[in-house]
Amino acid sequence: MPTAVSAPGKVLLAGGYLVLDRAYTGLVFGLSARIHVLISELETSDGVELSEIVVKSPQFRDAQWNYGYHLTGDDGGVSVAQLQSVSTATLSRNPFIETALGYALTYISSITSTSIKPAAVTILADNDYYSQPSSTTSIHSSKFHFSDFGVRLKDAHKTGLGSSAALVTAFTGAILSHYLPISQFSLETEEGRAKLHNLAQAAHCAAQGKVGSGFDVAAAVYGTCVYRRFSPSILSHLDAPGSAGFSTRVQKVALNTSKNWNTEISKGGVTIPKGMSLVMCDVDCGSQTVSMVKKVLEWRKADVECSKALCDELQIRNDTLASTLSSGSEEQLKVAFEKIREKIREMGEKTGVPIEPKEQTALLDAVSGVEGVIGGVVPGAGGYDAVVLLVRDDKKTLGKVNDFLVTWRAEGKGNVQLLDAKGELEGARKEDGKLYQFWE
Ligand SMILES: Nc1ncnc2c1ncn2[C@@H]1O[C@H](COP(=O)(O)OP(=O)(O)O)[C@@H](O)[C@H]1O
Ligand SMILES: C[C@@](O)(CCOP(=O)(O)OP(=O)(O)O)CC(=O)O
Repeated sequence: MPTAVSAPGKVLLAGGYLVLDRAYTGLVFGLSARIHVLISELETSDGVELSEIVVKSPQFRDAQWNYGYHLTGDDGGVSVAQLQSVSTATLSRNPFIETALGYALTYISSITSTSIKPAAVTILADNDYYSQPSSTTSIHSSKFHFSDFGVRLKDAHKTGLGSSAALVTAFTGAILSHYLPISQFSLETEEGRAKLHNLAQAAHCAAQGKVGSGFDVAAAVYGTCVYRRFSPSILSHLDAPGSAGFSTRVQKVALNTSKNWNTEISKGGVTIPKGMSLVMCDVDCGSQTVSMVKKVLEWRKADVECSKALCDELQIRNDTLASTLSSGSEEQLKVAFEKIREKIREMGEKTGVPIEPKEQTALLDAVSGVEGVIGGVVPGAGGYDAVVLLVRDDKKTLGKVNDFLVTWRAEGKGNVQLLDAKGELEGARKEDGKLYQFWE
């Protein structure tokens, strides 16, 4: 049986931009849309053992990456190099996989002396991560239905659920679970989850080439939580795999002492109210998060006092939403969403960033009038990517939201689709390898 680990996608319901600053927090929800990573020992012929790890993502074309690995000198850890899989193919890199592999193997080699055996890794992503082409074939196992998207990964259209964070987290969790005995790594323990968080944050930041707030990796590891970010300086001296001392630095970064990490995760601080569900609508348009973040940060620097006052007030309103989700009425929730949206629009005006653009204001106002819809916001960085709604969790309400969106599209007001993904509390978890038998 393969070792299998899955990790959820995310939606930042409240705290976009604020969460970049440790003075504030983000209200992040894990989603039912997960990325699964399966690992089996790689069979080698005639007892020849090459140090090779083969990774494939069979829902996409040309999505196989073969890696050779070796322990470097000078405490440089395990260095990973991509191998040519087919001589005619051009080498397509996958920085998230390559980096996560290098970090995880380095960590493993830093705490055990057992040899790292060749392995085959399969990545399976919930269909909601990518817009569905009109005709997809589905590949089934006893439990899951994963679409075959029929295109290369770079041509797939992402829906913004945080695929790279879920991938790096599930991948790191699967590699650690596969190679380490339970006494050295377990997803079931607080210590194990913290290790996974630390390594996944480090690898995700390195692969992205920037240190964001990390709320997406936190959601992938811990699921729904109130998140206060780590100080970026924690990850600033890691350097590249293979560099002298990298192994010791990675081992230290994985350790969860208050000296190392100051991330704060509160699982008790937020929940999904009973009888309600958090649903995602994909807006087929898209925004550039990076340039939006840049502009908002410029405003924070240029207008320190006024921006602080606005952010402080928004944080208070976000906290009110969190506590109302735990113990409030529908009416109080409605008001809590409205109050947050008011401040978000104000931030949009002050910064010139379309955080809740007028098209999204129109959509949220109209859909909030549908019976059973309690409220909604433009999540994360805002813009044209998505809206998230809190609705009564019954078929009638979802049917009404769907009908509403059919009309919205027919009237040419925007290509908005309800996704299957829903808010879920649980984070990364070990899965039963038997459930993926079709794939093996
Ligand atoms: N199913 C998958 N299989 C392999 N790699 C994936 C998969 N999904 C995402 N990735 C990796 O993550 C990258 C997308 O990351 P990014 O652009 O940051 O998007 P997101 O906002 O969804 O995290 C892809 O280019 C690829 O490297
Ligand atoms: C602005 C932010 O605080 C939130 C962005 O949230 P999104 O969910 O919009 O993020 P992407 O998936 O990376 O586009 C930046 C951050 O926290 O890193």
